[in-house]
Amino acid sequence: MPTTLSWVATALNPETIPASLGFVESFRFSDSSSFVLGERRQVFSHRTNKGKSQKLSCCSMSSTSTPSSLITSPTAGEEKAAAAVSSEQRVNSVVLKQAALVSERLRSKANLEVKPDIVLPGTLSLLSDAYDRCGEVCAEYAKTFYLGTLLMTPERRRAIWAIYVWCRRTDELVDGPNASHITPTALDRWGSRLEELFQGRPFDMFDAALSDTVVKFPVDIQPFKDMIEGMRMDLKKSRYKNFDELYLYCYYVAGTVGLMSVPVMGIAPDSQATTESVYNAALALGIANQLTNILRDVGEDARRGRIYLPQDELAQAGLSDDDIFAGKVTDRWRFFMKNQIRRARMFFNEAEKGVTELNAASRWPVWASLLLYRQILDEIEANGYDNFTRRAYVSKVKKLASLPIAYTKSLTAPAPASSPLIKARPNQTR
Ligand SMILES: CC(C)=CCC/C(C)=C/CC/C(C)=C/CC/C(C)=C/[C@@H]1[C@@H](COP(=O)(O)OP(=O)(O)O)[C@]1(C)CC/C=C(\C)CC/C=C(\C)CCC=C(C)C
Repeated sequence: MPTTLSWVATALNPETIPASLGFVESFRFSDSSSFVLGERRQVFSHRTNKGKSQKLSCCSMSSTSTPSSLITSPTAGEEKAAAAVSSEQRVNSVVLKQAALVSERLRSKANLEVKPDIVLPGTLSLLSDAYDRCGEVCAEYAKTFYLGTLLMTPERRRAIWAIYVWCRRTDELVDGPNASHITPTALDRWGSRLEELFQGRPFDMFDAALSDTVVKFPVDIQPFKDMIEGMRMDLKKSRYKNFDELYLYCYYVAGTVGLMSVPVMGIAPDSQATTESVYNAALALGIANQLTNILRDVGEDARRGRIYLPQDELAQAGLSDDDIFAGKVTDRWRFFMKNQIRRARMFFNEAEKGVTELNAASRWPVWASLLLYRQILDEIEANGYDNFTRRAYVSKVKKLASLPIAYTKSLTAPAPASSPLIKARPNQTR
């Protein structure tokens, strides 16, 4: 086990966790079957002729889906209230909160430039060591991404590393070597530890780096809490009734990453897009990545008894859990997969619109990650939709070939004022 990995594993040992879319375009697939994905809604906030912001959102949700409460042990009253709210509406409230936090910081400070380190004897070097360790973990687990971060300013790069490490550790709780020992109580402790670090009381050096990051950048705690909620969901749920449920799960475990990262990566000063629309694009990239992950890992997940596919859509395609466990590529499966891939691509397309609005130095790694991840969908197709026995992967050659393409795309500056992403206050400083 690599050094950093064992460090993370030790830190994650349960014993050591301290008392551990408004156009709505309804569409039906042209196929004769009644496979209906439902509404297509787009993420971006457009200004109408009257200059009023109109919310367009993007997530295909089954028209037959019944939003349900996925909150831990809800009371009957909470359950009733939650049932009236779709996953997308819930997630949108987090986006609005994060965008409001950025605006609030803008009002209280002239801009979002990085605050100086608090100079206490020994603190700077400890902090610097803590960030370096985060960089090492990042370099070890996500080499290409790590290289991309090297293009960012040192402050932003360090902060992204700190967020990466926290996300990785959180994911390891349910996916790592100690996963079988992880209980909801351990997740509660991880959550308390998160609250502590947001209040300036980190538990270890990785937490210290994140604690410093959240002081320096307008990062809200909610996406972090929500990621823990996603892990909690993973512990107790192995089926998703419909896309609404799956969307919430994808938000929890991956959309949150987008919301955590944008305050650090920053929005280009000359961007005309609304803060909210950029956050929605970030959210879309996280959802797209996770949907892709799910489609790639169908066989692997089934072998663990897990099916992260909308049950109602499977049924509409004439498929059952048994078909997934049997792992046979049939016409029904190919049909089902084509539509799932189409939806994932819609989220990638929505995400694309926001990448250009990011700070110049942050665009390259984001374009790279978008292009690389999206190619997994192409590989699933190239494998004849056999994601039961074959793991779609992007070859090194294709990965390398994507980097200059990502770089060229990253040179495109934010769209001028005529863009559909016009922001409410064009002179806003970021
Ligand atoms: C620049 C950039 C890409 C920044 C993100 C950095 C960051 C903090 C990454 C954390 C990733 C992480 C460890 C998440 C934990 C949960 C998890 C495992 C999610 C899955 C990722 C893939 O992980 P994994 O390494 O297991 O994959 P492989 O199996 O090895 O293929 C996810 C599928 C989701 C990751 C989600 C993102 C990277 C969100 C990306 C969105 C942005 C960076 C916002 C971009 C902004 C705009 C405006 C589009």
